[in-house]
Amino acid sequence: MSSPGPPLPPGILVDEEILPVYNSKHFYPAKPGEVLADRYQALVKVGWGMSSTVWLARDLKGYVEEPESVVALKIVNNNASSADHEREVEEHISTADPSHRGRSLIRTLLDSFEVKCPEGHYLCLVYPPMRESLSMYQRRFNDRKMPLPLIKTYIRALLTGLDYLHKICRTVHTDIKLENIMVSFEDPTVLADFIDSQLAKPMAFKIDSIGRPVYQSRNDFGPLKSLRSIPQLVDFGLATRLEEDDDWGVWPIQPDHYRAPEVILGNGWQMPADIWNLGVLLWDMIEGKELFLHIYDQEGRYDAKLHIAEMIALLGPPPPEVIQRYHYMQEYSWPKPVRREDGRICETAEEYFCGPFFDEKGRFLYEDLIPDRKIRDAPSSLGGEEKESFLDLAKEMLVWHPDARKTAGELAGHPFLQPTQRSA
Ligand SMILES: Nc1ncnc2c1ncn2[C@@H]1O[C@H](COP(=O)(O)OP(=O)(O)OP(=O)(O)O)[C@@H](O)[C@H]1O
Repeated sequence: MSSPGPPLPPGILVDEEILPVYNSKHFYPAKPGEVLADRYQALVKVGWGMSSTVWLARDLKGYVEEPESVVALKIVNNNASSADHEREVEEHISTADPSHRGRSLIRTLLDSFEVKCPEGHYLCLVYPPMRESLSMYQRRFNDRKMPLPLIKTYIRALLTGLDYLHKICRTVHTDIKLENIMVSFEDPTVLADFIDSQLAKPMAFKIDSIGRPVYQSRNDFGPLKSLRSIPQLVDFGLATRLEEDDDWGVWPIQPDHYRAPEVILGNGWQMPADIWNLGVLLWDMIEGKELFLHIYDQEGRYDAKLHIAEMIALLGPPPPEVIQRYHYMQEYSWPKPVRREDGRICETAEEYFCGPFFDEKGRFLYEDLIPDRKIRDAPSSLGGEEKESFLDLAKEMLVWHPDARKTAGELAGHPFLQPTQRSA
């Protein structure tokens, strides 16, 4: 390994140090050059999250006979409770039916092991290295707009992956967002060149107040050489397995913006919640902006009644069966209470999302909050037949009643997503 990079002044916050709740001891103090599990040599830190740092590492096994192989190591914090769950779900996904077309569109682990240091045990999840998240990838295009044929290919791929996840693995992702879709390297030279350049110019780092080194991550793999990257759905830390048809999730899931109505109303959710989620994400992918515009109050807090009001504006009111189920479930208490971000402990969806939302006659209680918006006006970058076909797809995903949403497998065959035939 080359010599260490420039030390940073202790006063500067580096990467994970900016987290609102941060404890240095929870993060493993990895260093470039260090060999973990007698097999993986850490090279460059490429990312960090609430509960991990991610490093590119050289896989030393078979190094002598085979070309160099590089992996991504997610070194999970010693206090992260979801890591074992993430590993279990991903092991299930890897093995459920490896011959299914959708299997390769879901990123799962290659290996896992534990490292120890005086502060505790840290689980390491080993993955194939990926170029970047879809949110970073989009920024490589003007106005964050990827070419439409490419977006269609990506949506079709994600639906094929979801078809596998839902039908074969009986698993709901529950957290589909641009950051949880990663794209592969379009060409192996991109990764090889990156590693060479990083080794020539080592990462800056600091030693924090407890003596732990904190390295500054680098994850810009440079301009695209081609559009041959493939998307994969990642991060199964919050995924839920629902083995039987009558297994339901009841607790709050999904990022605010992508939350399905049955989650807010406490009606119980299954795989169709992911379909709603992806339906909302179509706007981020095609328009480069979000579908729902008015879901936060003046203090910037998520407000579920504003969210439902906007759903009503875009889709019309919910059908009677959805409201009946809402009334039926209104008093249902969760098996375990759930803590909201503001610290309040809640026992029902109604408490968590600050209902009620509908009266006994099924009327929405906040009609004055319904904005003047229609779904037809929302996709501003498409016109003519393309727009009609897109809206037709979106309307098969953004449906109030989860049972009336099409499945991922059905949606993958939608005409909007098919490659356009060029006449000879
Ligand atoms: N396989 C990979 N190849 C390259 N980079 C990766 C890979 N996996 C993750 N990363 C990078 O590391 C970052 C953190 O990873 P990840 O989101 O899995 O961590 P996390 O601790 O679960 O984050 P959070 O809990 O905040 O969502 C990602 O944003 C990405 O930039």
